[in-house]
Amino acid sequence: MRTTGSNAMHTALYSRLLQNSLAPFLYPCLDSAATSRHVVQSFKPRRRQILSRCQSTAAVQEVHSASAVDVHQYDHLDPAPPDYSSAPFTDACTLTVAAGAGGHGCISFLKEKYIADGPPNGGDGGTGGNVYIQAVRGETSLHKIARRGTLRAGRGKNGQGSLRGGSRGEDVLLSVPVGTVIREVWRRDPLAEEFAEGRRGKGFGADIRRDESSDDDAPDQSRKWRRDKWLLYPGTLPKSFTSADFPALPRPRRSNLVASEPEAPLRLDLSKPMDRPMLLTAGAMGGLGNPHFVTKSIHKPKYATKGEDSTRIHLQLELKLLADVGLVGLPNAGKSTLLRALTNSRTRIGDWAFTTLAPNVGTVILDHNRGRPLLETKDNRRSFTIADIPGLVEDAHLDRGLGLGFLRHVERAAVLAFVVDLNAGDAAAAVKALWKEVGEYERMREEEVNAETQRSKPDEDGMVAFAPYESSISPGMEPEPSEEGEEPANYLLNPPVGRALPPLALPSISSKPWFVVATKADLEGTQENFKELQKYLQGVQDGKEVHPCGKPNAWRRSMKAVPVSAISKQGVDGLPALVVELLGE
Ligand SMILES: Nc1nc2c(ncn2[C@@H]2O[C@H](COP(=O)(O)OP(=O)(O)OP(=O)(O)O)[C@@H](O)[C@H]2O)c(=O)[nH]1
Ligand SMILES: [Mg+2]
Repeated sequence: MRTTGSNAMHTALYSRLLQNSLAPFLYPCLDSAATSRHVVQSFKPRRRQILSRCQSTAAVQEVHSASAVDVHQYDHLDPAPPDYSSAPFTDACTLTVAAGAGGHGCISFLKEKYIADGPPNGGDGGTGGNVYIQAVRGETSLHKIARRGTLRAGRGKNGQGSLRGGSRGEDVLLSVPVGTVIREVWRRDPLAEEFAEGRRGKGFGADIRRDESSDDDAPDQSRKWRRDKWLLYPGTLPKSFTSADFPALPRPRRSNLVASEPEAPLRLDLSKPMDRPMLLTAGAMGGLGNPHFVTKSIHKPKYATKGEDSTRIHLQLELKLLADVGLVGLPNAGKSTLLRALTNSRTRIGDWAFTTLAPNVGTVILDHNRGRPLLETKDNRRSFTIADIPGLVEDAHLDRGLGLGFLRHVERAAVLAFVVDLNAGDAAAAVKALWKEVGEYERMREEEVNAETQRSKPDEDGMVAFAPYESSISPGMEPEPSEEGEEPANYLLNPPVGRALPPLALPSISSKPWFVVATKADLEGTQENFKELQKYLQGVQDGKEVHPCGKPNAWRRSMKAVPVSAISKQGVDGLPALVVELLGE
């Protein structure tokens, strides 16, 4: 009798221990409830799994029945602080790209056994490296570029003796996220500047300014050659050169690749991933070695030319497309939890407003390249991105609660998902309030763009008329004319002042496809709220209700509301299919 009682007690203790420990997790066969769950999951046919993922929304009742799910089972959705990670995010920055300068030519003479004083054999300098650009999927922010300041390609190596040319400078590749718009602020092209100034001509002395040569009675020999262009044999004094043995400066040369450079001023809208890099600016040509200057009278020229200076372009980069889907919602609506439920993002979640202060972008993978893709898409898309945008508050369009900064990101998503909390009062009213802010912001932006367009005279491209040298400097900001003989302006310390670029014209927000994600559907008493929301959206679609943004031609083709319980990952499986459908609009 006693033994049976202690046995029963042991069994009860053991089962409690099992429940409280990790054992059922590690050994599902020990836990009857877990056993049935795991067995059902593992024997579910793959086709059914796929179907269930792609099914459209689960009904609210289904979500309710699932509210008994142990939310702590999904650690990813109820994370502890060590699980948080915040990726730095930048959506606009400036960058200077500099092609590689050319290497110098070489001054060298053949010297061998029995040939003590041979002919010139200096090689030419190598061409500088090129700067390429490529838009790639997988990058979501410009923060890495924003830190760089200047992106410089390698300089060509100098020429060497025995007619060995210098090797090419190293190319650099600028990888930007898909959806980046690149605009030129200013450009410094030393060769074009020289042509513009007419500094080079034919004949000796033409490589100094014409006005100087005309009124110079006793020309100083040392001023007739440009130090920045010529390289002299070591130990030779400029004085030892007479006008007779100094040739004209050769015409500046450009690399053949310049022909495939995009036209200046640069304006690139990289809205698609590029399968190969595109040339942004080509490296400068190297200098000429001394054999180039052999003439009938000068057999052993003791000079070579230096490499050309490279082009430098100051660019403004802006993300036109932040993500395919933007989660727009009031603070604490559950946007970050939804992002975690759909992706592997590790964004922070908290039961208070403004947990998220910068956009977090997550990626939903549709095709792991293992068998058939989960979803067939028109453009063979393998993934899409979702941006968790910080919460909007009332009067955000008046910049309340960091409003304008956050609304800026809404403008940069292709599809908008309005996230409303079913447990926080009227969901339809929440959608209207969110659209009011977004609509007001859109109106403000339109006015801003119109005002800018009226102020500046646009060219055919819709861009401000731009000439790289003179007009890139704002009126009244011209640098002081430099003293004669002074070194050219140091562009690193005193960069040219570019004209402020007009705001980027983005597609209107009200024309974007949108849908509503009703979260926290696991909580009691949210069913009625959801039904009201559905009724309201149906009214908007049928035209019985005014579009919440107030614009008559706003997008209202198919209004969908999806009830989800992000925290228990219920009802979210249908979202990728819906998003892919709207992205194809
Ligand atoms: N019951 C329930 N709670 C949820 C659900 N989704 C989110 N929550 C909780 O709601 C709170 C806020 O979630 P967040 O994801 O941080 O909300 P948010 O919209 O990102 O908030 P901000 O970043 O401040 O704008 C957290 O305590 C979540 O655990 C859900 O589906 N059901
Ligand atoms: Mg958040």
